[in-house]
Amino acid sequence: MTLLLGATGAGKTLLLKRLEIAPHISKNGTDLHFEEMPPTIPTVGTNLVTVSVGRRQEITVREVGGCMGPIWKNYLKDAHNLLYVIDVADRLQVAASCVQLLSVLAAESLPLIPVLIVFNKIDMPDRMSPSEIESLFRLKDIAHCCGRKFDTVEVSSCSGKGLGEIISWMDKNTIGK
Ligand SMILES: Nc1nc2c(ncn2[C@@H]2O[C@H](COP(=O)(O)OP(=O)(O)OP(=O)(O)O)[C@@H](O)[C@H]2O)c(=O)[nH]1
Ligand SMILES: [Mg+2]
Repeated sequence: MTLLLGATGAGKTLLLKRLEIAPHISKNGTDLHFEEMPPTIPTVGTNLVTVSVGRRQEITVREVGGCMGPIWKNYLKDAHNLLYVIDVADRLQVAASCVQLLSVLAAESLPLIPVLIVFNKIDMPDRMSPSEIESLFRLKDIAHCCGRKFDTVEVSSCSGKGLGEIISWMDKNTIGK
C-alpha cells in the first residue's frame, strides 16, 4: 500500500484520480496531457484507489485527507512507501507542510520506507521556483535531521506532467502491494 499524504488542498485527490486512469490511456503514464479538470471535494477520511504500475503490478494507494493530519500517524504502519504532496503555489503553507512531514518521519510507527516528495501544481503561473522551494521547504535539513534521503518530483496533476515519473517510482519502490 502506498500512502498519500499532504496538506489540505495540496492536490492529493486530483493526483489520485489521475494515477488511477493514467496507465489506461498512456503506457507508463508518459506523454499525458489532460484538458479537463475533474472536480474534487476536501477528503474527510480516506480515499482508496488501485493503480496499475509496471508489468501487471497493481498498487493500492490510500489518500488520507489533510484535515486528518493529527491522526496521519495511525496509517503509517501498513505503508510500503509514502508520497508526500506539496503545493508549490502556496507559499503560506510550505512551512506548515515541512513541520507536518517532519512529525510523520519522526513517528515510531513509520517503517524505513521510500519517500517521494511530490511538488504539485507546477502549472500555476505564480509557482515557487526550485530555488525558492529549496530555501523555504528545507528538504536537506529534514533529510539530515531524520538521517534519510528522499526522492523528489515536480508534477502538475492538472495537465498530467510528471505523472509517469510517479508511476515508475512506485513500480521501483514497492515491495508487496
Ligand atoms: N492548477 C492546479 N490545480 C490543482 C492541481 N492539483 C490539484 N489542484 C486543485 O487544487 C484543489 C484541491 O485539490 P484536492 O485534490 O482536492 O486537494 P487534497 O490534497 O485532496 O485536499 P484534502 O482532501 O482536503 O486534503 C482543487 O481545486 C484541484 O482541482 C494542479 O496540479 N494544478
Ligand atoms: Mg483529498
